[in-house]
Amino acid sequence: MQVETPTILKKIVARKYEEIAERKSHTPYGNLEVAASVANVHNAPRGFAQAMRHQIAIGKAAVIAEVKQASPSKGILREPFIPADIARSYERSGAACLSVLTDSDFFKGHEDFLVEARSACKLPVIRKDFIVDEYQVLEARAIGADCILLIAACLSGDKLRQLDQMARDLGMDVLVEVHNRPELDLALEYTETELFGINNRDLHTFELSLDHTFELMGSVPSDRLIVTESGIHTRDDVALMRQKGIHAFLVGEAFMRADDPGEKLAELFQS
Ligand SMILES: O=P(O)(O)OC[C@@H](O)[C@@H](O)c1c[nH]c2ccccc12
Repeated sequence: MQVETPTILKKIVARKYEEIAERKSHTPYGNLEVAASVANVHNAPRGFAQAMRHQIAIGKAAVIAEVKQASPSKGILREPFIPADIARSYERSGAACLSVLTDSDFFKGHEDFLVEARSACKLPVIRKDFIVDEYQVLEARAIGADCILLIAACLSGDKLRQLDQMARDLGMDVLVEVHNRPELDLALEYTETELFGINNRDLHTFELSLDHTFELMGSVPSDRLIVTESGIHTRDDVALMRQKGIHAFLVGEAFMRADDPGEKLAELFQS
């Protein structure tokens, strides 16, 4: 008998369902609804997609700069880790938006990191987590997120549609992430968001190749904004992407390992 080894993505998602159940028993949905509507007054969405479009319209790369302490493939990336300082550093160097990991078990993230980073700057922020339930979408808005990530590899078509719609009803943008052709087709059929992330890293195996972006980009309709995600480390990586017509980037590790994350951003992206 063959025993199937769970991939890292399957492990994360299985744990995520447990975590959501624990959270639901702790904070009822109704309380979160109140928190989300309060957030719409005090922390109104900052316009994530709009900030990306703006950078590109003025001829610059739109960089989503990530605030990530650790990852399951690389371990600890940064110590000490001070989200507010990192956010300010990114803002000074011209990042379009921030991405903050909130998953604690695999990425050592936390909701507080998003709150701290967002309140230290004026940039729009995406909640980077494994979102599989409406509860997490509401939670995202309640903590002030301006955008959420939806990973096609862990969602059915119906769920994608439901979560995409719900986020946009709450005033947030959605970055839908795909890694291969079937996921791309699913995302195109079931979401209406303009932000399409092509992850160069396979979340089942961690294998990484920038060719994923080049292979899939031709199948993304031209009214969508393609964001190349993961594995961008050098000015040459950036130049190659821009030559091929990719102007939006999500970068984490290269910045997190630098003494000054914003300086590294400027080094990679200043023309
Ligand atoms: O650190 P990198 O290789 O620059 O990658 C950033 C980002 O793309 C990566 O953190 C990421 C992309 N999609 C995700 C989904 C979940 C967790 C993390 C991710």
